[in-house]
Amino acid sequence: MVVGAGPTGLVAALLLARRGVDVTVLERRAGVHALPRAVHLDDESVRILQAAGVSDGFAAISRPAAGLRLLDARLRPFAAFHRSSRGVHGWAESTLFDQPDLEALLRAHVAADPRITLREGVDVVRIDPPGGSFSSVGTATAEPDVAAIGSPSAGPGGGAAAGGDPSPGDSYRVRLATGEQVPASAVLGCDGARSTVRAAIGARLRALGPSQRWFVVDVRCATPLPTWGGVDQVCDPARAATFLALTGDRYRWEFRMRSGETASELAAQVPSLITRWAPGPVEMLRAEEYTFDAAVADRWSDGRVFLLGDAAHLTPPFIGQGLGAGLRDAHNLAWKLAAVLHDGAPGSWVDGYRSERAPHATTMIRGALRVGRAMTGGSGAVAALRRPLVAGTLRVPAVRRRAEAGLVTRFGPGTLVDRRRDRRDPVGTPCPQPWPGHDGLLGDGWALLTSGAPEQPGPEPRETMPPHAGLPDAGPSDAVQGPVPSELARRAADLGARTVATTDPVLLRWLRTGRVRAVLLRPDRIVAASAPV
Ligand SMILES: O=C(O)CCc1cccc(O)c1
Repeated sequence: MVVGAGPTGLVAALLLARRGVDVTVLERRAGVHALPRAVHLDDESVRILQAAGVSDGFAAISRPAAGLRLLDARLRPFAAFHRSSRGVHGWAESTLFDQPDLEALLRAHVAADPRITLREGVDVVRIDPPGGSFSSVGTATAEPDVAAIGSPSAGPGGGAAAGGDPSPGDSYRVRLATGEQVPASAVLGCDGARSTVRAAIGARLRALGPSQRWFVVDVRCATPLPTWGGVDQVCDPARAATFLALTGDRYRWEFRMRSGETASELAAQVPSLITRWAPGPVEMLRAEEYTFDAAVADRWSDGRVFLLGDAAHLTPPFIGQGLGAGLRDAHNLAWKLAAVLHDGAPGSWVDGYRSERAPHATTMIRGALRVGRAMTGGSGAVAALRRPLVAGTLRVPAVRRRAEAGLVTRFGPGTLVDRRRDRRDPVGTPCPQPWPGHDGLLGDGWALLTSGAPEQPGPEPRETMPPHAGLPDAGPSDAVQGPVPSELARRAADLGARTVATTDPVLLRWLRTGRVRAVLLRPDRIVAASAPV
């Protein structure tokens, strides 16, 4: 059972259904949500859309973006982070789109999937677990949970353990406002910032930074506006702003609201605020106040009830990672849950969901807060210093490479991650996807990837750098061929892994850099174990 039909809930439903699980999605509203929300995904997130079977459709409603620029108050760029058109996950490192288009696409795929039932206009009011109560009982209400931010609670590294360990046959009962009770073997709370499911399991959001009020303006403009193809952040403490061209003739601005300023005051100022970019006529699509929060839930699950997306974490938009975090949750959980519910895998497989996802989500939120502070913090004097300081720092090649590489997913040791101590070991990181669709060669399940060809060493273009970029290349003399150790081979066989001997130069180089001759890949393409050379 998925509660919430936003992109995270719909992608979770599609991923589960592809693994043979029947899913009901319950949604309070009817139809696609028209408010201004996510506009950006990175390459790892688009790879997840690929896993959900919607990447071709997504390509038709999105466009690759050039990157992120920082501008001063006079709109003069002083730093730029360029994004490649082919990242380590096989897709453009930065993609822009309009969320209602994405939701319409996902809904079309959901409607075509016989395993998924979408019920709209239904209100979940309560969840009864098989044992009678959750480990920390909460009341399911639609109160604005953000008000609870700042209350004392365990951090993302702490929190209560998942309560109980219901067997897959046990049933939760999801109670609707109508009195109807819907049985469910698991519940995925994808019901947003004011999550009813979060309240039901007694979890709370913990603030990582202050809320900020912004004013979001979406327009259509018949005359193309001049843009560099990426996102512009105006680092002006007096009126911080974001500007980007979405797709087609659609553009977005976000303006930070000053203390005491009202949405209607800002609405009246829109023409003068956007005239520096759009001097001619525009068609106004939306102009709304939006509060950005930075928070993470103290608990992410209880038994087989899980929190995903905004129900588990709220990310300020400054690095475009909010929706991607929700998709990562769905991808991390769906294959494990399907294995437990459908294929008889041990219940412990889902235990690592929070420990794998929470540190990553928290780091992203802190990164967004840092960029937000760079855009909006300080006085005029600080803003004047920011320009030479940031530009100078980014001239150091190692700093620039690090800033442009973004956050690399790297899970610690756990039930499904056999981390060794070698820093180069790719275990816990995603296997690169050399080109869109390559994951299909590995199948939907576990895979044992080995070297299938003599290596072709040589310089690689930037877009084929491995995800742990920055580590020195092991060099062409390090052989990655050889027999797969029997223990790894046995584990792979037990898991029904497909063996793939790759001849792809990107993957061969990645194996070589990690000093491994075989890797066991989880269905989400994270390296679970490796055989060192
Ligand atoms: O990091 C990038 O390349 C873009 C980040 C981004 C995307 C969308 C909105 C935003 O404020 C930042």
